[in-house]
Amino acid sequence: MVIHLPNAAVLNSLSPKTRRSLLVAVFTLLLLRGGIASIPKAAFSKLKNVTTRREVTQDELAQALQQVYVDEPDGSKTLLIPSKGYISKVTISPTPASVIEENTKYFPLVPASHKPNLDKTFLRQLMAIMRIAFPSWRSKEALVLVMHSFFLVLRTVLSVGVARLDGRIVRDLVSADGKGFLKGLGLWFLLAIPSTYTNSMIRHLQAKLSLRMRTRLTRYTDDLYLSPSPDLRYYRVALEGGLTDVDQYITSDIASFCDALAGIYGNVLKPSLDLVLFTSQLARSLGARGTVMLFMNYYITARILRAVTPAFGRLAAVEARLEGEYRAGMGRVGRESEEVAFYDGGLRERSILLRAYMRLIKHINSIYKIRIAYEWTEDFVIKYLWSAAGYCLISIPVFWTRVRSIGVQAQGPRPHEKTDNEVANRTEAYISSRRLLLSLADAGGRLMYVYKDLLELAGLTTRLYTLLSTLHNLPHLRLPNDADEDLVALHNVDVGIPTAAAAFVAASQSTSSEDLATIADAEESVASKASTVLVKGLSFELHAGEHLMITGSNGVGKTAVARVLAGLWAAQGGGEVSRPHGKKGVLVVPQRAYMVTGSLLDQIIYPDSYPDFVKSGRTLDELMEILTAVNLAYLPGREGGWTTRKEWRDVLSGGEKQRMAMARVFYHRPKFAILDECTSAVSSDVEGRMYEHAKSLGITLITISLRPALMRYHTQLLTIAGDGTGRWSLKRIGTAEERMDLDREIVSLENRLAEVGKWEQRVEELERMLSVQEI
Ligand SMILES: Nc1ncnc2c1ncn2[C@@H]1O[C@H](COP(=O)(O)OP(=O)(O)OP(=O)(O)O)[C@@H](O)[C@H]1O
Repeated sequence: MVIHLPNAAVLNSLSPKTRRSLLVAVFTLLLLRGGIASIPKAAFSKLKNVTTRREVTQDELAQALQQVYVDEPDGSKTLLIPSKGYISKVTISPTPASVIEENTKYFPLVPASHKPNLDKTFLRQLMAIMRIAFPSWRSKEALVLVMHSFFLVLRTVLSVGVARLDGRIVRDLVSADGKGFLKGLGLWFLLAIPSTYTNSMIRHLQAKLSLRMRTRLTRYTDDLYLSPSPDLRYYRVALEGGLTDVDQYITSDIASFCDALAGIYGNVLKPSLDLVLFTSQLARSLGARGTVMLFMNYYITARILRAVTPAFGRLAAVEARLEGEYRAGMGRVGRESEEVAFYDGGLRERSILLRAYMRLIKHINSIYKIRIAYEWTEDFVIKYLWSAAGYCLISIPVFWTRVRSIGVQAQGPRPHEKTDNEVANRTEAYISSRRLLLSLADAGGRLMYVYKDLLELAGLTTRLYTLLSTLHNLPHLRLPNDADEDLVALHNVDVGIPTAAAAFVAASQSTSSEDLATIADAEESVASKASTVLVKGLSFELHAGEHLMITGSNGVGKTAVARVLAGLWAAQGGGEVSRPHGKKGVLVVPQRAYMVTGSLLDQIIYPDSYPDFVKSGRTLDELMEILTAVNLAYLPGREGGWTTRKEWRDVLSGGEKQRMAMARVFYHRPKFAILDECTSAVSSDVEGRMYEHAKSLGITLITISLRPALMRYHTQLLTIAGDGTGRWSLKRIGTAEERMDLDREIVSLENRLAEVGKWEQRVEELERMLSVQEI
């Protein structure tokens, strides 16, 4: 593209102001052409942390899918993200625990009764969230913000230039100055290029800013939410923090918050700049009287609109909550579709979901209705009242004062223009002022909208703050004592269902932020309220090589004992729990088999990842041996290899999933394995072989089961009474010899039972023979 600049003579004939506008336009155009405009692009490719972008082969893609990430020596991880034939590498460093600890003081709990509004609490909450979303002025977000601000200022400057040029073109038209008119038109096109580019850059940078803040907040929230033992916030947030539908908060509310915040910045800065600049420009032509009237106009408008603005913040928060409930309902049906289908419960589920949807829609509809009145008032005030006021203001210099000079001025009246000069100047003043006033009305309108946007932002801020403050304030769980690696012991432990932490009870009871000093009272009330104790004063010591079976009727607290042993529930009653730590210490296999997203290989090594598997030096042959031990050796062949990725939850049968869970135990080989009814769907011969195999690997078993047939694999029996008293008893299941005798008796009984079919067949034959004789 070739840019023809006006020659020096033409430039000299222009007023200094026109020359300045022209210079801005030309400079911006040069930026566009000269590569400085490519700064954003260069900066963003850096922001993406993309270190490798070359086309890769199918094998490499499959490898990246399997590998997921690479561990870096400094503790960070480089994620491998395959997309459109490329692999992007994104380095992520986990948020250090000290930073989370440090941030806790910025996230005190808010009372449950708090209603979002534009007040001190909103500012405090926003500042706390901004510490995470926008950590410092040296961050990459700051660079995006600076560029965004630059383009916002540039757009305002260009708007003033456009208004003046508009006036000048009409002046030249009225005074029939053809040469001036053509020159004006040329400048008009020149200004159009940076103006339009500026607009698209503003939109682009706003979206970018929102995305960057979203990434920061999502990463931080994920680190906080998916915290490893002993915090386990993802597990405890509902029961102890009272917060449900966390997925809605993390996936949707964070995005809405960032969009709203990035939008507000542009919506506040641009109209505020416009307002200041346009007002100062207009004040020059309106004089003192006009300027005072202009400010009175602003004041009255703000008062009217404030009076008619509904509580948009609270409405937005309720909308997000209802969205979350509806989404959770949908997710539940998707997750449990088979169970629903067996009961043919589609209609019932539909009515439940429809109810949730109708509640949401009713709420959104009511917001729309409220908005009609608000937007009607706003439009009336901003468009019509302001325009009428504008006409009156413009008339001031025309009717009552001498003609003032605004807009693009020529050096002086030219001889042939003398007669038309006054009319032309007045037209120019009118057109420039009118355009400025229209822009002013637009800026004012946007600022008024900002009030509504701010209220909505307050609602979203409260939602996000509630999530972050709940996660930050979950009290630390006390880890069980790290015992000698061959011992699991409980000393005088009460096993009870956890209750909400004292801080949350205080927040739910108090009515204002200051009132939160009642935490001490809440602690007392929590302590005085007897929590449901399922098992009282439980004590036992289990050394490696002994095997414990826990039994008792349904709901007595057998799994609860496993939760305490695993560190999911705190030991109550001042008792002590000791156990070896880590996956190699105690591994729990829960009642419902869990299948992770990923390949067949990932199912066996869970919770380890593929890089952990590679690092451990274990081989696929070993995995095959493990699958053989659980009678699943056919799986890699049937499913198309180790790297096949499927929805394993649906693909594997109930029994196969339970056997896969046992394969995990054999892979990790912990010192102790707690098996919570995890072989209930496995045939008894395979179950027996799996138990024997576990023992041969040196794994000590703690089995929770109601089936006496499993007793033969254990040396101790813990029975929970289940009469509401929390009583329990611990017995030895005979000596090794006694157990051998029992085993032998069981085997002989089973053999005899196996012959029952044959005997029944013989009875049938005999009966048939008898009936033949009767005829
Ligand atoms: N998150 C929870 N919130 C409230 N109550 C709970 C929670 N988890 C368990 N309980 C209650 O604790 C009691 C013991 O539960 P647990 O799962 O330990 O029973 P169980 O003995 O393992 O039963 P089953 O043999 O049926 O598996 C039950 O009455 C259950 O309702």
